Amino acid sequence: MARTEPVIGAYDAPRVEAAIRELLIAVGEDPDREGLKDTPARVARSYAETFAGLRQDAEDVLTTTFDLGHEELVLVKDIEVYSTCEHHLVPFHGVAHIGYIPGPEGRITGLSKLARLVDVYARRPQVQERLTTQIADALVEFLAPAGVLVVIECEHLCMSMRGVRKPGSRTVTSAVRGQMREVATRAEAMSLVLRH
Ligand SMILES: Nc1nc2c(ncn2[C@@H]2O[C@H](COP(=O)(O)OP(=O)(O)OP(=O)(O)O)[C@@H](O)[C@H]2O)c(=O)[nH]1
Ligand SMILES: [Zn+2]
Repeated sequence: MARTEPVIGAYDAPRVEAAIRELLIAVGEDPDREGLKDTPARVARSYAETFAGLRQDAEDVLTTTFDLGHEELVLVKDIEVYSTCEHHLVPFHGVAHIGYIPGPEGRITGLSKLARLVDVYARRPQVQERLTTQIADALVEFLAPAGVLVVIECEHLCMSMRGVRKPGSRTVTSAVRGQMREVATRAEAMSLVLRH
């Protein structure tokens, strides 16, 4: 396979396909057997979606914002998260809870846009901590809110199916900005997040 400098952000499907074929050979498989012959092309199509966030940013989804004069907590719970652990390239999945308090000069966004924002950052090679802070920082930048709380709870398949093999353990990360740092506000938001 020809080696060239990486082009950050570009998606090179033929190169993914060639790399997957090579990977199959490297793990001891026959990439030409019936069940695998279409796999490199299939994985190339699949990775285009799995890593689509590399070619998107918050600006692409936080387009619809309104000025409603609402200055109380807005909390969207249990937004499904599917991401890929950047250490092992296996999935981690779970839920995100996103809360924000619109600021006096701030804007609110369509609720679906919060879920779209999660995907922008989840569809990349990631670690859960960075996913959490990127979502919080994007909301601060685009909505100028008084406060933001992002809590993510995920199971990492790199800890379940291999390695330490502890299925069922969940990792919880949070990022807190602005007024949401105040102890009472944060405690109230957390109690709403954790109530099932
Ligand atoms: N902080 C953090 N760690 C992660 C995340 N995803 C995976 N990891 C950890 O990344 C670490 C990588 O450790 P290494 O020792 O380099 O890799 P390894 O030998 O495969 O480690 P084991 O998973 O323990 O077998 C592991 O402890 C993983 O559990 C994440 O989102 N955040
Ligand atoms: Zn991992």
